[in-house]
Amino acid sequence: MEVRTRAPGKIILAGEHAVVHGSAAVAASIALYTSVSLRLPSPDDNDDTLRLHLMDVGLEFSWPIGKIKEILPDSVNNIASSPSTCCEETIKLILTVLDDFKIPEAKSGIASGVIAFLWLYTSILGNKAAKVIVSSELPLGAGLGSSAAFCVALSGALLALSDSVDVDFDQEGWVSFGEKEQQLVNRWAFEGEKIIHGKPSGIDNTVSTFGNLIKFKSGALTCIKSNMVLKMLITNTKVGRNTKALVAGVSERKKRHPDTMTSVFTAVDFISNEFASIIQSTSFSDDDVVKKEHRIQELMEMNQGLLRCMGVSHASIETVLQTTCKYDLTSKLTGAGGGGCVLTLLPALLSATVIDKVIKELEQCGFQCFIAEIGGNGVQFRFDGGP
Ligand SMILES: Nc1ncnc2c1ncn2[C@@H]1O[C@H](COP(=O)(O)OP(=O)(O)OP(=O)(O)O)[C@@H](O)[C@H]1O
Ligand SMILES: C[C@@](O)(CCO)CC(=O)[O-]
Ligand SMILES: [Mg+2]
Repeated sequence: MEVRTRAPGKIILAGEHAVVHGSAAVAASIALYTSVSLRLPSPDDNDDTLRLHLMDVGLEFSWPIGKIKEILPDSVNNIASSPSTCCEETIKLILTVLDDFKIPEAKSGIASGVIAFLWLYTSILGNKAAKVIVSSELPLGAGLGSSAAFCVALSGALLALSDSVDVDFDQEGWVSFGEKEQQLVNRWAFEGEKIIHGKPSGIDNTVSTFGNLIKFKSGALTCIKSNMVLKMLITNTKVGRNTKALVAGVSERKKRHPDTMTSVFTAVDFISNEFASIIQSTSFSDDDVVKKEHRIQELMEMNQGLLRCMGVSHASIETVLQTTCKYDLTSKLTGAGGGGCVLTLLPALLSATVIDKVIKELEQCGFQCFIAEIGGNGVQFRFDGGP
């Protein structure tokens, strides 16, 4: 039996980091996916090995299922319909089965993803042999939600083969889960994100699960429908960074400057709410659209300034800002910052010639640019073995 799933990456339009501290944030899925193939051997395969192939980083792992059972026994407490958190002691235990693989230092961040995989796998499906292949269109560690898409696609595949969700094995093509199943996928993915992010807000896995555009605040999701075209240039500075460390750094700064940082988070909350309100409002003329774009640009500029106050900008991000500013365009970092990706709003009336010039100048800085469609589907599955 084999199931395939795919889950989208995301951009955060407003509110990253502040959302961890209770402010609202606005995020959209993007049409770049992480895909998982999960195949359970048939009884006559006589296979007792769990295999994980991470194609994007060129790493393969395999464990005799008995070895996994020793550290993660089939506990009656871990049932697929009740997501549970992997505690620090269990993480240390799981690390012992990673030691044999000597993950290269340059890829050490992958360990948290493998720990998340083993936790989700054994908690949802128990100790069964299987072959799991993960591949992604998303740059890892770049602020586009690769960890969330990884956790959502994994949780979706595992639940699709578990007894906890009803799925139609005969449907052709990519199929979305029902809402109840989406909720369960999202809750398990959040448990995976906790292992990778440390103290995630849940916005990344939520927008990857449900897709489209969402406003998110303190765990509460509001699906929003944009009434304006939001065309964003995404610039990857290619400066690697670690979301867990950046999120922890903002929390440390809040401990040192509690009142100031609280006011920063409150300002971001207002920005996110106004951003959501503007994109949902109706436009009656081109002039209306231009005015809304100007207000969105001002909100992006203010949000970027507040992200600097949180200490998560970076020289490479500032270079993107200065470059796009020369063309009267507004940019802000997206995701955890510290490098990674930057969004630039491309106004509806902006000429293709100017867009080409901006991209050329950014690529001359060594950055990678792309324009991704925003607001697509959330996690989907298929059993038909199609492309
Ligand atoms: N395709 C993948 N294969 C294996 N591990 C992955 C994959 N995608 C993400 N990961 C895991 O997620 C980690 C990157 O997550 P991180 O949160 O630091 O960056 P991000 O999710 O891309 O950015 P942001 O959280 O700011 O949106 C990787 O180090 C790895 O552990
Ligand atoms: C930086 C952050 O706000 C978004 C990361 O994409 C962290 C989180 O919300 O989990
Ligand atoms: Mg992440």
